[in-house]
Amino acid sequence: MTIRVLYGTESGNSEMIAEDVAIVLEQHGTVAVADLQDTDPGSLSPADLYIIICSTYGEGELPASAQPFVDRLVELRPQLDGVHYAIFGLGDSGYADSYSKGSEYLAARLDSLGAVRVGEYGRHDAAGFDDASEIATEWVRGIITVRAAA
Ligand SMILES: Cc1cc2nc3c(=O)[nH]c(=O)nc-3n(C[C@H](O)[C@H](O)[C@H](O)COP(=O)(O)O)c2cc1C
Repeated sequence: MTIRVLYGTESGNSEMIAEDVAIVLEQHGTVAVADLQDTDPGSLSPADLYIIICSTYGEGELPASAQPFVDRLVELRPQLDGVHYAIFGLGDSGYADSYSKGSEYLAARLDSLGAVRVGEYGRHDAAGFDDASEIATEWVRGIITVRAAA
C-alpha cells in the first residue's frame, strides 16, 4: 500500500500542509505527494490510501489545482468501490455561506462514486488562531489510528 497525499490549492497553503502531513505519514509506510491537477481520477486504487488536503476558493468553489481533477471525475465517473480516503479541508468561516464547501464538494463526488471516507473530516479555519500544520498533523495521526484498527 502506498499512502498518497493529494492536495488541491490556490495559494499554496494546502501544498504546505500536504508536505507536513507526509512527514508524519512516512513513519507509517511509503508515501507519495501529488497535486490533484496531476492526478488521474481513473488511477485511484483500492490498494492505496488517499489523504486529500483541499481548500475552498471564490464563493465555495474548488481551488484552481483541484478543479481539473473534479471535472475529470465527473466526466469519467470511475467506479471507486473500495477506494479509501480521508479529507482535510482548509477554509475560512468568515465566508459564512460557503465555509469549506470546496473540499466538501470534492468529498461528495468521491462518495457518490463509491469511495469510502475514513476517520473524521479534518478542518482548518483561517478565521481562528490555530496553526494549520499542527491541526493537520494531529488529525492525520488520528486517521492512521482509525485505519490500523480497521
Ligand atoms: C479570494 C478568497 C476566497 C475564499 N473563499 C472561501 C470560501 O468561499 N470558503 C472558505 O471556507 N474559505 C475561503 N477562502 C479561504 C481559503 O480557503 C483559505 O485561505 C485557505 O487556507 C487557502 O488555502 P490554499 O492556499 O491551499 O488555497 C477564500 C480565500 C480567498 C483569498
